[in-house]
Amino acid sequence: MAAELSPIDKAKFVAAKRAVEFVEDGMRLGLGTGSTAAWMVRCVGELVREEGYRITGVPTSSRTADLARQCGITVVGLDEAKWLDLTIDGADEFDGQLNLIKGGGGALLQEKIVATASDQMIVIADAAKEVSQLGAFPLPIEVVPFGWQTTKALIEETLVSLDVLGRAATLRMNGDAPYVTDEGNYIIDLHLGRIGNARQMALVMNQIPGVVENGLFIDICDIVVIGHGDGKVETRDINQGTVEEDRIEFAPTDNVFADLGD
Ligand SMILES: O=C[C@H](O)[C@H](O)[C@H](O)COP(=O)(O)O
Repeated sequence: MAAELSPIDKAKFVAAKRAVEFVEDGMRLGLGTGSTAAWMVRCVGELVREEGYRITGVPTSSRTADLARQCGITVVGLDEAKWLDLTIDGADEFDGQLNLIKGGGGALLQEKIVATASDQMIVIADAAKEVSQLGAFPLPIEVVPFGWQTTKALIEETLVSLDVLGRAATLRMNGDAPYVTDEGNYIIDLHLGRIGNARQMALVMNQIPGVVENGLFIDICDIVVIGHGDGKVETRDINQGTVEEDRIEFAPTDNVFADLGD
């Protein structure tokens, strides 16, 4: 049993544990991607195995699909589920308006489609992900492989026309080869430092031929659950501000580690 977790993993776990309290029996649930979302998938798996919840999960990546099956969750595609009650996902950054940068793990395209097809999106994050202005984390732009260098040049020209401070755009690599997303695309990371007008940036990037999607999630997230390494959790609701602040004692006996083995 993986009883000893680092403070950062405890933070991710308590955020996931609290967010899963929003999950109800019978829900169609969007399952996010990343190390924080993996804790959520494990917690949902525990509800399915221990409480008999009937959950239909729509994963946002092949990695999450594998983990969800391992945890005993029924997995279907979005077109089969059609519309989702709730999506729970991680983020690379969130700001005071609960706008996000996502895609550090390369899953932004499916994540945005799934979150947008949900009645509600809850983001789970450790406290270090909170920023006053988005952009310190490189902004991922998913592009089709065809003509990617031309697309990259167009992106760079667009950044100049927007008068954005930092302008470095780099192709994400996987060793010596370009990183390839689940949809067979490449990712160009924009090292901007800060994004003055995230809404404008999101709209403008998606106008460039060759760009499939960008990692800015504007007006999509409803609630952020923030976990801390000491077990404190805060719930921020876009309509109500901070609605809850308390502590979850990390319980190593919780039966959430099905996929981790002993
Ligand atoms: O593509 C990956 C996703 O957007 C992740 O949710 C995001 O990168 C956060 O991942 P983590 O929870 O591992 O920090």
